[in-house]
Formats: sequence, structure tokens, C-alpha cells
Amino acid sequence: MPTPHIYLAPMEGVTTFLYRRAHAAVYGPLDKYFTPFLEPREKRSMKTKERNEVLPEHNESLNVVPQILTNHAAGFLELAGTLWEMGYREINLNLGCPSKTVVTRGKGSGFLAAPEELDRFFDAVYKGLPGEMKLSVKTRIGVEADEEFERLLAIYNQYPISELIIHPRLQQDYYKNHPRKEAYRYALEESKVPLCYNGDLFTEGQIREFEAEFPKEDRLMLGRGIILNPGLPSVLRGEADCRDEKVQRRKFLEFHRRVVDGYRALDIGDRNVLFKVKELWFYQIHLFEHAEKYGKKIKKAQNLETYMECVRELTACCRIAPPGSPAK
Ligand SMILES: Cc1cc2nc3c(=O)[nH]c(=O)nc-3n(C[C@H](O)[C@H](O)[C@H](O)COP(=O)(O)O)c2cc1C
Repeated sequence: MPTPHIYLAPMEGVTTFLYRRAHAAVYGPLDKYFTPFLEPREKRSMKTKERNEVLPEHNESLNVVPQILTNHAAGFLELAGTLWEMGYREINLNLGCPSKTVVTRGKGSGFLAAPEELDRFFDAVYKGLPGEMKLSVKTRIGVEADEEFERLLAIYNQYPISELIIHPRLQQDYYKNHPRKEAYRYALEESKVPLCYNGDLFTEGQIREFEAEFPKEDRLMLGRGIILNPGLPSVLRGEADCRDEKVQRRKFLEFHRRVVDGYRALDIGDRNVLFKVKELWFYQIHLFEHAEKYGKKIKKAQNLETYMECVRELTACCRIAPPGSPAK
């Protein structure tokens, strides 16, 4: 099976520039990295957190695609212009975010409820996009019914969208239920835009099954699967040491150290660093066998020293689960 192109999904608060850099340094670069969403603001300037995501010196030698969340063409174009000047040649539109606060403002997957407005949005955006800027789209298949997707895909098909990343869930699914593979199959038949699949591929086994079901598919966006097991791309690429438990444990520790050091260097205070790195364990804990009690200790750690001690204990006592083992 040829190796698919692997993209890291945008995950607000998780796949930050520090995470992306640490991952690339230890596990090798992925084909593309999407930033967590940036929102255009009336006062123009980006929040520090957003600026950090796109500063060229924070993303050196990585193929990074900034993602934008909005339903206003003017704001989108203004931010696109800033990103163009920073050197970006692809941006991504978020039509997938299911969170209530975003959806009620008609953004993310909330924008899918207004197909006519969406059509007008693309029309205005393509009239004003700078130079050769590529625009890719990350979308859900609708708000409340599978049938909505036909109309949405017809809209996407009218524009020179560079890539359509489909997370085949409805907004109302949030992350529940299963991805609606039939909708993806429909897109494979009907889309004029090159496709990329995203959703619920957590293990090597699940990815191989997906590849058998969709043999022509060669682009995958992975989110929680990589956070859960940062070595997953190495397994998919068939790298020599990807099944060597000791090597993988060493790599994980190196990766983890880089993430912690990265956050510490931001000068945001130890409590904030602790909060950021603890969040990752919601997923990462499943990489290790019989790690529940160590996971609880990590969660309880009140300062960075105790936290680091708990992580050392966990990695000394628990083996990394073999690749392909079922995600919990
Ligand atoms: C904590 C979290 C934050 C996310 N933030 C974003 C985001 O900023 N932009 C976006 O398009 N999707 C976001 N997503 C959705 C992911 O990019 C991805 O579509 C979703 O996790 C499904 O892929 P997976 O099953 O491979 O994780 C987020 C998901 C999670 C769990």
C-alpha cells in the first residue's frame, strides 16, 4: 500500500506551533500542518496567540496552512492579504467547527446552514484573493441531515478550491456517531475538487481498513490519532524503528520534553504550561499499556516538577502499546 499524504488536523489549543515543531523534529515532517483557526477581527490586529501560530520564524521549513474562521468575505480577504505578505500561499476555510458559540454566529459548520450566503462568500473571496493564493476548505457535510451535502458539494464544485477536506459528520453529530462514509463516497464520485478524508482514524488498523475501502484515496488528515500516538505517521510510512518499543518510548520522551520546554520558553507561567501539557494526556495516555493510575497522577499534579516526575514514572513503568492495537 503506498503511503498516503498525511496532514496534521487543526486542533485549537492542541496542535499549536510548539506541538507541530516538536512533532516534526522528532518524528519527521508531515505533508501539511493546518493551524488552529484564526478569526479576522474588526480592530485588524491578530491576537498574540494567533500571531504566534503564523509567524514565519515559528514555522520554518514546515508546510503550514493557516486556517480562517469567518463568514465575512471582507475580513477573510484582509487576513488572507496579511498571510500572503507573511509568505503563505495556501489558506484554509473552516466550515467544520461544531461548537455552539461558533455555530450560533453562523461560522464554522454554522455557515453550512446558509448555502446561498456561502455561495456569495466564495464568489466575493475568489474575486479578491491575492495573487496565486490557494484556498482549501475543511467541511462537515451539513447541519442536521445528510441530504444537505448535495447542495453544498455543488457549490464547492463551482469554485477553484484547491482541496476539500471532508469530515463526514453533521454539525449536530459533534464528535458522536460514526463518520458518514456514504457521504464521502458520494463526494468521491461527484467532487471536482481534490479530496482529503478526515475523521476517526486512530490506529494503523483503522487506516489500513480505510485504505482498503477507498483504495484511490491518497490524502488523509489525522487529528486525535496523532495526538494519541505521535508515532502513527512513522508506522504508516513503514519506518524501520517504528515497531521498536524502546526507540518509540525514547522518541516520545524527547517529543514530550520539547513540547514542555517550548511552552516554558513562552513565559506564560508554570500554571499555564501545566494546563497546556496536561490537556495532551487526555489522548496520549492511551499510547501506554495499563497507564490509568499514572494518568490520574498526572492529572492531579499541582506543579511542573511533580508533573515531570509523574511522566517519568509513567514512561518507566508502562510499555507503549503495539501499533495497530485498538484505540480505547
Ligand atoms: C480539541 C479540538 C480542537 C479542534 N480545533 C479545530 C480547529 O481549530 N479547526 C478545525 O477545522 N477543526 C478543529 N477540530 C477538529 C479536528 O481538526 C478534526 O476535524 C477532528 O478532530 C476529527 O478528526 P480526527 O478524528 O482525526 O481527530 C478540533 C478538534 C478537537 C478535538
